[in-house]
Amino acid sequence: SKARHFRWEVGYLLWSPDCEENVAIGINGQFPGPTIRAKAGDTIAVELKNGLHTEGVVIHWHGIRQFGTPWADGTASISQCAINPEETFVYRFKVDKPGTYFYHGHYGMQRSAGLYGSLIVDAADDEIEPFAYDGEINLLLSDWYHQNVYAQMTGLDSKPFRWIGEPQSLLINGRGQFNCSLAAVGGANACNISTGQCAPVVFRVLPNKTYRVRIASITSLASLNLAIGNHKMMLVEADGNYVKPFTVKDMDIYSGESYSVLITTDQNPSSNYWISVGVRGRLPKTNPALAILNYGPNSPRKLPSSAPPITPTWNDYAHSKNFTYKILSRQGTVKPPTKYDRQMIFLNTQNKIDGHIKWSINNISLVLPPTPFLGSISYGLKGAFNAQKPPENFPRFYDVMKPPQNPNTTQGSNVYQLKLNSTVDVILQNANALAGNVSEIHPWHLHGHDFWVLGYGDGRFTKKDIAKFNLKNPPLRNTVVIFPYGWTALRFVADNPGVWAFHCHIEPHLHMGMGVVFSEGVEHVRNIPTEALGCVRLNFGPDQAQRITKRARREFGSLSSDDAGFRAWQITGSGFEEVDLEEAAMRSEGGNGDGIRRRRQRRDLKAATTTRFEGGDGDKI
Ligand SMILES: O=C1O[C@H]([C@@H](O)CO)C(O)=C1O
Repeated sequence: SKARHFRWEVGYLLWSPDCEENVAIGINGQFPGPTIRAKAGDTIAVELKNGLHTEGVVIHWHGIRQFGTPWADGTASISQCAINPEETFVYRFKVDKPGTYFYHGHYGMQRSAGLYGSLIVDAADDEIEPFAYDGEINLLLSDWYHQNVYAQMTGLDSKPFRWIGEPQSLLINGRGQFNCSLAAVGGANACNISTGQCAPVVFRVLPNKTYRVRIASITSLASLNLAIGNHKMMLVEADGNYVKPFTVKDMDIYSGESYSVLITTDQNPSSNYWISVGVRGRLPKTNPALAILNYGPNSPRKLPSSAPPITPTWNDYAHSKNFTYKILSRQGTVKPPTKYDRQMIFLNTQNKIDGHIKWSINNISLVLPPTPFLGSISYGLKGAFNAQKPPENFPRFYDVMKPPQNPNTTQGSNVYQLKLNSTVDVILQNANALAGNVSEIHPWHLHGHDFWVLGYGDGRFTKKDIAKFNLKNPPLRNTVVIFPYGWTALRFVADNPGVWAFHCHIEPHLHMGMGVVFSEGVEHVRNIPTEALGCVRLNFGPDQAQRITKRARREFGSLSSDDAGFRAWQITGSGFEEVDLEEAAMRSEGGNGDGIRRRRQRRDLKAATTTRFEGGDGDKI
């Protein structure tokens, strides 16, 4: 295994993903960001510089479980503080499992602004994949809005609520064509490709070969369906786990999911073929995205002889369920424990706070605290988030088939604390939204784990459904969908010390509070890099610190040197978080004999006041 090192700078770009110029967030001047390709067992180190002028940034490595490195999960306010402009943070983590992954921003709605890219992990040299192929095609699917994400967030927060609406374009590998069709040649709806940034994507293949097509969806909102003209697809991988192979003509992909399919180029070799991606689950107002499967030696410009495949009707949920229910694990996949230690039922509702529209889980709409959970839980910092235990069920009288009788909800940053190594079942229960006869699709994504999908059902989940759980070959995934008015049951083992987000992967829904936070075994997390603990950055050396301490003594009188030191931080104007951390550490010292850990923490804190570090080099990992 290798260490793979990357130097990235995140920045704003003027870019034309769908032939219309807008501002996008890119990496090293590129949109989408560079593809990371590694082998299972490798260590990835991304030295990430924030080149956004006035806002923080983080990057989440979607599908990577971050065993032993929970601070590298890249979730603002959960695993770390957002990286300040001009600062650098090093994400160093191991990719332990081959599969199709991706990375994306996880702060505000930066993902929707274009901060994303592919992360592909090949099997290790001594690993054999359970299928063979001659070549690879990589499809990173996304949707694109012309309105910038600041306007989108403002609308979502406003009263009256302003919904972001449907995307203007769908993108394949960051390229689409707004309001036109590549398939319409010369006619009224033909595309006028103004820049290479929106040029059609062409995949060159040779006849009579097998290709692995990797497909990942990073959409802000859209649920997608993909089909390749004349070609059947054999599903072999989902979210970095092998599945029991089956063949389809078209497939759904929800935001946060990834798949691999095998195709054989056994069609008429004198033609090229369309790859078509359309919207499902919401009344589509967006043209399908098209790419060309170019059979060599045909010209890539030769238009396919048959029309692009047509996306199934948006609300044909029977078709979607038929596909989703077929996804089962491949033989040899690790099986779930047969019993759960704890079962939680999460009711998903759309509701209101003071007239603002929110999404809630058991009537709590998630708001993230300023101090990241990983640091505040690790240091026993009181008051950093809502300490109350969040609810694990919802009232019997709640009718999931109707709009909420009382739409008022509450806000919170409560944490579900899980016993380390316990088996946790979560039943995601969908319900009717605020408007009558509306229930929407929500793809839920779990950080830090894969989970087994034990079953799905329509209507309200009941105890009787437990008996029907699939314990034989449930698929292992990190993202799973709940269908309108339905429920989805999943099981995971809380075996990864850290603090992990679990949320709807629809970007505006997460912004509106649709998520929860799990913590497990945080007391076992060692060596959290200081810059991930609190939101303070020190960039002065020990002698400078001493000078400031002296000044503090003058101004605050006779303080102990410790106190003076911490007041000194206040003088520099950047120390408030750390003041709280230190106080919390002192308070928790108490007399209960559990002092060693706290002394270590205090030592770490002290080290942070005196040693020089500028935004952190991550070497402490
Ligand atoms: O969160 C959402 O808000 C709108 C609608 O429900 C209210 O305008 C919509 O379609 C969502 O998915």
